[in-house]
Amino acid sequence: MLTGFKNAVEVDFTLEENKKKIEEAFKQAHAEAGAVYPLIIGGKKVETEKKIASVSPATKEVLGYACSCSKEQADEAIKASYEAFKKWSLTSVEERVRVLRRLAALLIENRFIMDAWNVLESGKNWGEADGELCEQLDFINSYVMHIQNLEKGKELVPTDELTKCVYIPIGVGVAVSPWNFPLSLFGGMIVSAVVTGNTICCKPSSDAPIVAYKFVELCQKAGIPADVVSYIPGSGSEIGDFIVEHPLTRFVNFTGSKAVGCRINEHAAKIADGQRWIKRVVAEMGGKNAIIVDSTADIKKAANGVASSAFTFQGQKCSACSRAIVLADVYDEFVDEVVKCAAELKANQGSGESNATMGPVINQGAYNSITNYIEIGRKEGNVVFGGTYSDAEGYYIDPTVIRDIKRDARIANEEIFGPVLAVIKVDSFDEALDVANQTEYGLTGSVYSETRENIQRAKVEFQVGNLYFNRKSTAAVVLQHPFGGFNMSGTDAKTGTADYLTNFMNLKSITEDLNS
Ligand SMILES: NC(=O)c1ccc[n+]([C@@H]2O[C@H](COP(=O)([O-])OP(=O)(O)OC[C@H]3O[C@@H](n4cnc5c(N)ncnc54)[C@H](O)[C@@H]3O)[C@@H](O)[C@H]2O)c1
Ligand SMILES: N[C@@H](CCC=O)C(=O)O
Repeated sequence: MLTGFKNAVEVDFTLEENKKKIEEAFKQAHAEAGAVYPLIIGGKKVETEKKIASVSPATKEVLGYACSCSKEQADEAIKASYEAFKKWSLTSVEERVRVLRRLAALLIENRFIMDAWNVLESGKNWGEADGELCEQLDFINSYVMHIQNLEKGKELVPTDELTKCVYIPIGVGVAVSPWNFPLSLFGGMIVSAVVTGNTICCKPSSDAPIVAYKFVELCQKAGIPADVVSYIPGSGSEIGDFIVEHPLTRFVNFTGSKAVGCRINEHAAKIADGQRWIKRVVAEMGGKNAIIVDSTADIKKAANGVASSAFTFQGQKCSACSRAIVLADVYDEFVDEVVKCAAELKANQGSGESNATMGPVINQGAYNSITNYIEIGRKEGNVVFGGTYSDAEGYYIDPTVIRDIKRDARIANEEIFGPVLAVIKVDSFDEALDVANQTEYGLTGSVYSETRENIQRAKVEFQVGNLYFNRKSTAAVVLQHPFGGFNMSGTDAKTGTADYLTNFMNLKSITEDLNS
């Protein structure tokens, strides 16, 4: 039963008072520019010589410096979490719920400054940042609700023995998060661990360590004991394998690319000396998401949905559409419409801080990779919009539409993670489904159609974790559209659900013979 749960509501930034509040928050964040954010190891703040510069993708200015965790410090953090687990795992669900409710309240109190840091670090606009904050509130509130149900344990068949089957915490988790949802993906990993009675060492992405630090600070203020959540930013290549392979690590919660997710899965499977369990791995990875547009679709609506899915937040959502698969008889009309939508978005391009609809991509590496894909796409098809870019001030790439892409083209199969749309022509709905399912991924997908039969077929045959009809493929809402992918998109651990929490718990079956 989901009674008592309500999704959080986004701030209305058209209201002058809210606009003023976020502008004030930007001033506050800029006044902190250049600050150093220490590691937090077992509750202790630790400054390091080596630093990670958090750089604004919009302006290339340094926003601040996170300390960079070494292997020795990571070892200390995992050992401290192991000690903290002995106490936190015995804490009542009631107490865990109490501090997490307090955390939700603090997040609301600090919403504008958290939004501002998110905008500055990730390059998203105000609405996208506040939408993410709402998702984080929803994660907290949903996990709090689920744990109170899970606490009751499994319902069993009555016998003359005294029986129960209860969920118990499992140990120290390692959280490895990406930069694109630096609050809700990072924070969701923390909250799911804490609510289930586990402790967690979290390694945020080096591209957005400040939002993560601010969230850990709120966790402490809320009353989560300081040694329950350790904050250990660091380079994946330096400490990634180490924290995954550590014998005291009990589970790894990862979100990021396929390459890193697969590597983590492999390394977590090795049994280290002294390790006493099989590690659990939750890995949510990339996508090459498709939207099918059939001949009966409302083409204007489809073009709007595709453009929004492909270009908002610069195509840097794992759920973003990067393939439009369009039936031949509406292909030209669709391309014309999607180009109009792209032109409107381009006209409103600028920094996240200015609240432009489209902003910069995250860093030089992403810029180089995306623009390289644009050049590949130029050879594989015809660029009908965009294809232009500049990294003179920040990392700006125009929304790019490439038509006449064949199904085996590189840009039809590889994740680009940028504002580039490949438009593929097909002759039948059969072929559309076949092309949609041809990649190794299976995260999100959508179909625009007014034909019942096609909709019904796609419900069965389109193999993705999140399937939508006549709407965009992005913006899943907690407990309305449980989120997670199939195949190389991940382990399909649907965030926000009670099932998700059971990844981080054991079920203990306890039986007492009353006749002895
Ligand atoms: N499925 C989802 O829910 C979801 C959500 C958001 C992003 N993503 C995916 O994330 C990717 C973009 O994010 P990114 O660029 O931050 O991804 P990434 O895989 O490059 O990095 C993710 C995290 O892994 C760390 N890391 C790197 N090497 C490591 C190693 N050997 N061991 C342990 N950790 C290591 C990084 O430092 C970072 O914190 C895209 O592929 C996107 O589709 C997926
Ligand atoms: N859950 C988000 C995507 C998260 C990944 O980047 C969506 O549904 O758009």
